[in-house]
Amino acid sequence: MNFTSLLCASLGFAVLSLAMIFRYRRNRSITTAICYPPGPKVKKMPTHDAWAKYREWGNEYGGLIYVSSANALIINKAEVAIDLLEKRARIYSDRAVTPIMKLCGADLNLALEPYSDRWRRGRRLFQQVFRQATISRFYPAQHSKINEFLRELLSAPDDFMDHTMALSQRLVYSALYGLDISPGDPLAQKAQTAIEGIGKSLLSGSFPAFERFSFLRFMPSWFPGCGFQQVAEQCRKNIEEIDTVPFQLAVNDMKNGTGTSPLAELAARKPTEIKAIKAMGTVSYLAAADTTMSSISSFLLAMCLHPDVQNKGQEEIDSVIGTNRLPNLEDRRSLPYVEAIYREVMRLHPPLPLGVPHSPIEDDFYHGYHIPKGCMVFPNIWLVYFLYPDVYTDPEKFLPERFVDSKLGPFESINNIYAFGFGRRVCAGRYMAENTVWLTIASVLAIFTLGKAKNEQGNEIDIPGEYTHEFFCHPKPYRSTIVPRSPLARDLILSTVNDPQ
Ligand code: HEM
Repeated sequence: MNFTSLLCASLGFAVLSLAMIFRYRRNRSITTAICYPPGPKVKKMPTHDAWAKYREWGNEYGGLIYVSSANALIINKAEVAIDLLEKRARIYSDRAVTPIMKLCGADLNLALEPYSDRWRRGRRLFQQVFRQATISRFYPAQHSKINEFLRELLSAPDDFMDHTMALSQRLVYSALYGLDISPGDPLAQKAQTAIEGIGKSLLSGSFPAFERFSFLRFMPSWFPGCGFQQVAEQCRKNIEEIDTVPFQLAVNDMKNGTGTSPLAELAARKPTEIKAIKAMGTVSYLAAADTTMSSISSFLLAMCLHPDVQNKGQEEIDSVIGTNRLPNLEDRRSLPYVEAIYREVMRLHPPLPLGVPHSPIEDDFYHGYHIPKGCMVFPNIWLVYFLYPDVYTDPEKFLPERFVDSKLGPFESINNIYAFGFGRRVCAGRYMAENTVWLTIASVLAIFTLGKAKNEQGNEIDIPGEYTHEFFCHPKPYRSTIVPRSPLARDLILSTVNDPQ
């Protein structure tokens, strides 16, 4: 090798080495530049009042928190939720279905199904029944079941919590399947156990042993830490049963000419979609019963605690529609204060304070933070309103006036009700849900006065106003009085007994 070739080879080697060093450094700087949003180092995620704990974390770490041990991203700010879950919906519309959710049968459910063609087909089918333009079909069932609820409050006011649950359950069966199923029915009870199991499976930290060691599913259920297996098996069996039994009853009713219903009619029109139609009925029940019950219960509690709000709502109803008839859904736009009460209930007491977790289908970057593909994204729905001090002064107080006085007024878009979630996975039954909750609020205000119960000495018994702490959140039992506002109000509700459905 002559001198020139040696020089060229040395130069070539030097350039190559420099290029490799440069590349290595660049890669290293990219790797070190990847940083996750800040967050606490915890072994187990909180399962009780998790949203309040996330608020504490928020004080330390801000609006976006990442908990690496649980691969969980917590969103504490509405604008971040909108940026990620709505503006980047293409990425953030998946669900992270965990092994425990699968064991519980939650993956059979549209609400938890991965973002896929199957989900799109299911959601389209859902829209056919639940979109805004078609939900007037549910009005008769809503009026009838809410009137039944009012009659029950009249005859057994102390059992108001049972009546509230019964209303939410009966309404789904009646509106979708045309069936009259009471909460005592084994079917309703199975559905309830399924809801509880799914709720647990969704809350990170409910089954800590299994969440860390998924091989435990191969161990017998008596093995320490394996109690989840029985819960999961029962849950799955119940889901399979509630999928089939009411659907078959509805189809038989239609065949025999004894009744008709949206699901039976859809099944007759789309015989190839029977599986998806059955699943739609099941998910409607699972998604509607506890959430609707929770919102109505929060309203009842708020009226006991805030008699001034109750008076104002009643005065508005009396002056706008009088005392000779019950409110109906066409009255909604003429009752702004009642609307504001509804909005305040949904703001302060979202039934699912952490929504249903979304999940990104790919790695993403937000304000310089790396968000890993597949993590669980929890929008802290309960907290997001608290961080707008200009719009929501005294956010922890129940103040419907905030909506009456706000720039947009009480009838602002349903999209601003974050209790229904975000983006492409936003609640698919929200138009029906809000009609039910609104009409119940207006009807109760028209007929009853709610207040604190009294003890033997005639003193008011305090209501602590406590809520349950899990995935579904609703008021804990308390004592109250519920009395008709006048003999006329009483007659009005009794006169509904023979109303056609
Ligand atoms: C007050 C009552 C209700 C509340 C507060 C509520 C709230 C929610 C929330 C927070 C989600 C998750 C949204 C997200 O992932 O961002 C959801 C999903 C869903 N809800 Fe509701 N819901 C209510 C009533 C209903 C009713 C009555 C139905 C049907 C009859 C229903 C059907 C669904 C379905 C199917 C989904 C899953 C959507 C999807 O993943 O594509 N919900 N709901």
